[in-house]
Amino acid sequence: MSNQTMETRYAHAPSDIAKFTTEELRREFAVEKIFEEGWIHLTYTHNDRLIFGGVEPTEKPLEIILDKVLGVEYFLERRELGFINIGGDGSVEIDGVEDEVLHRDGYYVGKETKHVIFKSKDSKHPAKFYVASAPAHHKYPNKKIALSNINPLTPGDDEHMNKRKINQYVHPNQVESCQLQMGLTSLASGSSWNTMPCHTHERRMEAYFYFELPKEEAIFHFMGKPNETKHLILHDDEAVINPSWSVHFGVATSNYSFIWAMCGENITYDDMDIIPISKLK
Ligand SMILES: O=C(O)C(=O)C[C@H](O)C(=O)CO
Ligand SMILES: [Zn+2]
Repeated sequence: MSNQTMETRYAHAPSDIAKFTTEELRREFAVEKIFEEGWIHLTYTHNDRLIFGGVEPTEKPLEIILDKVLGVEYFLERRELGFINIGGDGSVEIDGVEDEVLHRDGYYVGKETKHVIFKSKDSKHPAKFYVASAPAHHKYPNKKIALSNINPLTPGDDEHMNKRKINQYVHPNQVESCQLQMGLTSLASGSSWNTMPCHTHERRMEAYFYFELPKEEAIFHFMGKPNETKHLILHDDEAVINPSWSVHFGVATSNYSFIWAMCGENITYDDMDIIPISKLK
């Protein structure tokens, strides 16, 4: 059995969070523990049943074991999985077939895959696999997604401090998936606003995982209905759950990167309701 934890987070209505204290808001939406050497840390949100977290193998390979808790025989019996390696070079063994997963490589693993075993090449500089899994009803082929094959979106500019590259990994440009979408956005030096102008997408929930933020810096992540926003202060290697009705955007005291993963009704990345900045409260 792997060293593995999984925490459950339940779903909320906008009115539920109106009077939440900072502590209550963090308990429900912030996820502080993602990566730890030799461990798998997962969060199961009841928002569209996304499971996300970090897998950081050192000497011993790690495999996500989830069966009874999902009411199935094995983790991907009725699910699909995406992951991106943000650590040292590693590899993955998928039903007995091994493939290199270098720094910044991503992967899509389809439904009905029985074993996905994560490995690091150098235990002193472990691979860090950020994983996201959504319920799936069709088996699509497994595929490695190299960063070099992605043509990033490049929104924003220096004047608005929101210049960034959006790399779409699990996206119809790269792979077929049932409902999972996943990508990695990096802010340019001197830029710190992500996802601005911001949006909601009532059709999909989304989790953000912030990383490559210097340890002493902080990110101010905003959530809530556009006219009733609240913020959570996050640090490097921390994540946040954004319900479908919630905006999700942030600004930090430095530039940084984040991985977004979403699932719901469709796999149309652009299906967003953009909120004019003047309407935010
Ligand atoms: O910086 C951005 O803009 C993003 O990366 C936005 C996310 O991809 C997103 O929220 C997609 O719905
Ligand atoms: Zn979004």
